[in-house]
Amino acid sequence: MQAFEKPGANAFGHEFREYNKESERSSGVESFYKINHTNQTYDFAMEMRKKHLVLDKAVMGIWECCELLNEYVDESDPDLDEPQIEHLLQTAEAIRKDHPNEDWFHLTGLIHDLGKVLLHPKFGEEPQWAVVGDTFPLGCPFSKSIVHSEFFDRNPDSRDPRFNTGNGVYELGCGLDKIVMSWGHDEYLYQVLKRNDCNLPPQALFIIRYHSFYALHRAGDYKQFMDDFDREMYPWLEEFNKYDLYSKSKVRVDVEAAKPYYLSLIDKYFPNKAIKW
Ligand SMILES: O[C@H]1[C@H](O)[C@@H](O)[C@H](O)[C@@H](O)[C@H]1O
Ligand SMILES: [Fe+2]
Ligand SMILES: [Fe+2]
Repeated sequence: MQAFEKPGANAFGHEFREYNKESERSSGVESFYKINHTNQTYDFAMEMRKKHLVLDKAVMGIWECCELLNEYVDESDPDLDEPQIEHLLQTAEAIRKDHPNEDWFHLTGLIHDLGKVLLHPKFGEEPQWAVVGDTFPLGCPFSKSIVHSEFFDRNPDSRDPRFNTGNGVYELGCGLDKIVMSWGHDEYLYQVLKRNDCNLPPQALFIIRYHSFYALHRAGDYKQFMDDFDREMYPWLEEFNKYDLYSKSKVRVDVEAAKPYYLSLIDKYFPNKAIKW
């Protein structure tokens, strides 16, 4: 297989992640972040943890869950309007080209966005603003590097003295694990994997948990909260982002052709097929 090549432009002929330029998707994406930034508060994220981490919504295998994502297009994404199963396979296949021997990394690509099943009626039918989009820490000041940070004026936490100065409710170097992130598909899937039998290495879980945290892995903000474990894991997050972002394309993956390989990885890393969601 040849190496993965980062395309010169996204599928719409624009730069990737151009949030402030007019395009066919920009107004939808902007409305998405307006409502996301207004409603993602510390208390909201705590409520959602309570609601979803009981894992009483379904018992289902990994591939079944990939197939459920066939129905959904991510409204927060300026670079892709294909069903999410395409994005999962595009990411996994891109990783496979550059890291042929790291099969855990291929599987991480395949599953990283499975938390988006929260959109499905069986999983609570959460609105897009509570499932997709970039994530950011709550309980401390919002960084300017978060996309569409102008909308945080509407978020009550930005006027809450517990949260809006210094390090908020956190200690320096406390570790990202202590940080309450905005609620969405990343934290949900991370917690699902932690609470079920799964043999994926710690770097896979770290990638899944923080892959939408662009203010960290793109802008370098919030690093003051990292601890030694986070620093050890961090290079994998940057490596992963290359494939997650730049594999987005209109070229469809042949799902049926790819399926047997990924089923074999699921078998290897998920000894127990009945996963609680
Ligand atoms: O719009 C996208 C999408 O929702 C991704 O799944 C998420 O990981 C990204 O951070 C976000 O920019
Ligand atoms: Fe994602
Ligand atoms: Fe993704």
